[in-house]
Amino acid sequence: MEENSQEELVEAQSQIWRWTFSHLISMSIKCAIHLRIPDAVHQHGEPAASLSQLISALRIPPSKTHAFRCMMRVLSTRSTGFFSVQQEEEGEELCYSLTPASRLLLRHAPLNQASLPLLHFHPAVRDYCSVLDTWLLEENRTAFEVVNGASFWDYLAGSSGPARELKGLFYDAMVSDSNLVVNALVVPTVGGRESLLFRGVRSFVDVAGGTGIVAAAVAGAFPEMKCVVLDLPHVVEGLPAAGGHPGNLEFVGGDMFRSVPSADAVLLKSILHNWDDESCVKILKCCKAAVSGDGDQRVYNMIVIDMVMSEVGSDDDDLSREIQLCFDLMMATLLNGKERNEMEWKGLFEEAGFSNYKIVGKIGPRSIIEVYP
Ligand SMILES: C[S@@+](CC[C@H](N)C(=O)[O-])C[C@H]1O[C@@H](n2cnc3c(N)ncnc32)[C@H](O)[C@@H]1O
Ligand SMILES: COc1cc(-c2oc3cc(O)cc(O)c3c(=O)c2O)cc(OC)c1OC
Repeated sequence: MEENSQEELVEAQSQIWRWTFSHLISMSIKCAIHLRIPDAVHQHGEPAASLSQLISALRIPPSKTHAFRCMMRVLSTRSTGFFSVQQEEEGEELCYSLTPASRLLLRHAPLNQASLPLLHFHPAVRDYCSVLDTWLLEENRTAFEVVNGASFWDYLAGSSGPARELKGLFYDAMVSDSNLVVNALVVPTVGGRESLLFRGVRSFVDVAGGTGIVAAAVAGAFPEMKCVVLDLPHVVEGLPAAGGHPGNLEFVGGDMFRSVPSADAVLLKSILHNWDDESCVKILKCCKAAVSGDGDQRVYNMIVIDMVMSEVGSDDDDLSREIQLCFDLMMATLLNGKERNEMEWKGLFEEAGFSNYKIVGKIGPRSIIEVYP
């Protein structure tokens, strides 16, 4: 066995500690969201909120002030980065201010991103992580099914209190993500909105488009375009009547494994990573039938927004790759889905009968892929 130096051994021990305690960091984020610590920092933080201001605003009892201070410190390191910490003079109180990450957790932030962490702290999602060892040794079921007795999608369709709560958090998380992505898809220009992806497109279907955030933005930007959101009946039920949607947007309840309404362009955003290869090919074949036109000379296409896994040693930074790997593990354990590298995407498109594809852009760790019938 290879002998390690004392220094290497100590470093290895620290590495084990770091990842053992990482759940305490996640749980501190949950606590910060629930207690609205970012809002308290925001309200008292001109330019920064002192620890005692926060303690009094949040009504932390005296017996917990040390623990609160520890938590604020953990959330303010260079690697967690939820708050930045300053000390005017030595011996003076520490003061905290918001960072871009905690600004996204402010209650009324237009692009609030609190719902994804809250979704993953919900017992039905949180608990599946603790059975990975037994789950890995058995066939077929997802870890989510082992703990909750139903697939993720069937569970979300349920009517129990926890299922309704999880459904709310899941679709809120999808809305918060879509609100961020919309800005990258439909670019504001002087006097209007524009998008190369939608140039010449007369009709558009967002396949499994959830509550319609992306389709509503596209419909609003292009009033002449007929836009449709296809999703499961229980998801789109009541949405058209909810109001506030552009008149050129329609919601259709259906099953993307059976058929997709015909259109010039269809979008699959954060869909294919939920499914195994066989299921993806079925969905893609329905999308191909939808964008195959009627033999005219128009340009039809499908847009896929999902991760293209970077290869080891690629230019992608470590954080991007780590996020991709975590999503891959999450998809494998929660849904039997996966993130894919470029060769895997190419294989799927070919098997579904598409003629070509092009990766046309990136949004954080995800890519925008145009796929041609
Ligand atoms: C990860 S979410 C993505 C939603 C949306 N595209 C977005 O990015 O916000 C996956 C979506 O697939 C929908 N879905 C699952 N099974 C479906 C099916 N058989 N037919 C249509 N939609 C389905 C879910 O209801 C959910 O809205
Ligand atoms: C909210 O921001 C993102 C969400 C997802 C995302 O998250 C999920 C969480 C689940 O518990 C189950 C799921 O099926 C999913 C998704 O399918 C899914 O796409 C993904 C994102 O980027 C890849 C998000 O943006 C950061």
